[in-house]
Amino acid sequence: MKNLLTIAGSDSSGGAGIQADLKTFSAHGTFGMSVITAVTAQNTQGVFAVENISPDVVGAQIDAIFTDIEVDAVKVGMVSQTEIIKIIAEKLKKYKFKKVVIDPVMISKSGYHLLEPEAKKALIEELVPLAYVVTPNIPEAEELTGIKIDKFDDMEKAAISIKSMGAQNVLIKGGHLETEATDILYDGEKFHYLKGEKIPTKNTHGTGCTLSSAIAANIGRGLSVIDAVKGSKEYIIVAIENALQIGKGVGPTHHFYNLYKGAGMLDE
Ligand SMILES: Nc1ncnc2c1ncn2[C@@H]1O[C@H](COP(=O)(O)OP(=O)(O)O)[C@@H](O)[C@H]1O
Ligand SMILES: Cc1ncc(COP(=O)(O)O)c(N)n1
Repeated sequence: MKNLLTIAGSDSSGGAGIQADLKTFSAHGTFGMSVITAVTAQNTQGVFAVENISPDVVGAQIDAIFTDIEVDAVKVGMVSQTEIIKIIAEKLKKYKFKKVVIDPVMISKSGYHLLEPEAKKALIEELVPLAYVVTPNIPEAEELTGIKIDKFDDMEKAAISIKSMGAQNVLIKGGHLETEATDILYDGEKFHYLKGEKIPTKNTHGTGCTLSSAIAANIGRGLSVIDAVKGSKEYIIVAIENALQIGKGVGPTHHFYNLYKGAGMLDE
């Protein structure tokens, strides 16, 4: 059994954040653990309140896990504040942990600032350099780099810029493109295009969380970055195709163990 850790915010509606991550870990046949950075009051229509967990308690949760249990990969999601970012970076360095997937969550699909604007600097300086893989969507890549993204060429430029911040691999997600959902992985040498058709649905709550957790699970299971990302792309397509029409707004991705045939998981 591989042990996966998510460091992220709780989404009361279960579609994104910690809840999406744990479901994804289970669907990949791994054991999921969580360090909660914030509790959000959220549903398919919006985010209504956020209570950040104190940096001390975030740090204590990380210590509780790393002093007791072997961790195979970590995913970091919503981290609102500079002090929370700093303690996470400090602990990952303390435990010399390298297999870290960072999803630089900034603004929810409903428009709420999950990352406080003044914490962007800490995200760039403290967390991005620790990323084995960093997974910005297009607005996040624009925010991180200052590059306006209209076409693949711009996604490539942003990937180079984010790589220069210290991340080892950069995946720019194309879910916000108009006509297709093609993601680009940059490993410092090559651009790998992960082509995807745009599934006609409004129910995409939690897609980014799901994808980054799937990548972490696959890396924890020992896959190379490119195989981890390819398997996760297959997973997210199935999760979006089966997204649930629950609530009055943007419904969540759905997680199926038995539908997922990516990356040889079911052969084990
Ligand atoms: N409508 C869609 N059809 C197919 N794939 C999608 C769709 N929306 C998002 N994706 C995919 O879901 C993953 C998450 O991307 P994205 O939605 O851009 O992230 P975020 O949730 O961080 O905004 C990417 O692999 C992206 O290509
Ligand atoms: C607690 C939490 N974390 C992350 C997201 C981003 O969600 P998405 O994956 O849809 O961009 C969210 N809405 N809530």
